[in-house]
Amino acid sequence: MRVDFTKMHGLGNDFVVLDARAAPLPAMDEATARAIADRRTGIGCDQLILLEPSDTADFRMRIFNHDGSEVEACGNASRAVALLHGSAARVETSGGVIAVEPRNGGASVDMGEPRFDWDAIPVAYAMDTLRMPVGWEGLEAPGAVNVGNPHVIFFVPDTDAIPLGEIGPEIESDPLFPERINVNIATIVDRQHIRLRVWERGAGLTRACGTGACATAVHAMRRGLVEREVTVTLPGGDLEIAWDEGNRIHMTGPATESFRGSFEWGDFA
Ligand SMILES: N[C@@H](CCC[C@H](N)C(=O)O)C(=O)O
Repeated sequence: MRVDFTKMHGLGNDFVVLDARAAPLPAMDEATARAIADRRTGIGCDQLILLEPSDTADFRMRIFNHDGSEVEACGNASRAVALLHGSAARVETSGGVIAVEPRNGGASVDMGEPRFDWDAIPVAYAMDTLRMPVGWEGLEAPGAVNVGNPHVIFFVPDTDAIPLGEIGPEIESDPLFPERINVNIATIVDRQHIRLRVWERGAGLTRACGTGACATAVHAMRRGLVEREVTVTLPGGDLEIAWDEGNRIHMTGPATESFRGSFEWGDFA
């Protein structure tokens, strides 16, 4: 079966988008997603995005990490999908329903409400997620936020000085995090500006992580370190994040279509 795809990215966090809204595709599984995402033998991407019909929203977005694991949320892909859809839409994800709206060549996304309870992150046992009594090789007292998917956040004086490629996989797979975790290393520049690098669960170092920017901004706001609207600078560029009085997180930033193509489904199965 010949299948069309769209290659897209948000600040260099790249996606293969398959659209099964009008006509169904063969069932997606972990091995097929991993094969499509492979950068040497597949098309190559950080996340595979599968659009399907939805009973509760305008359409459904399923998200598969580079390693094939299916996950709940992806901020940068939400903006890419808004661009592809071309108008405002409510999108069902397994992390909740989000609202997307194309804006200035990118999109604005209502990412929903953050969760802070230890069992909503989740972590393995009860603890305060604002200042967790844990540490890894000099990285101490992180916070944790679930913004549809799980994030742990460390504030450091210089995010570039942390060997995230080495410590990221160790923290991602620590037994403290039963569903693994996205690892955010952030520096507060001033009350309107955060610098951030992310080791993504199931994808490794990416140029940007939208949910990581949301989780880090909300955590910094909870700690009183920044205002309720901030710019988060990632290696791939800037995102604007706001946490409103109604407890909803808003993310605004660019999205880009790179190219379109097609492939034979069996080639990757
Ligand atoms: N790149 C994404 C996040 C993708 C999912 C994440 N790796 C997870 O496993 O939760 C973003 O822009 O948010």
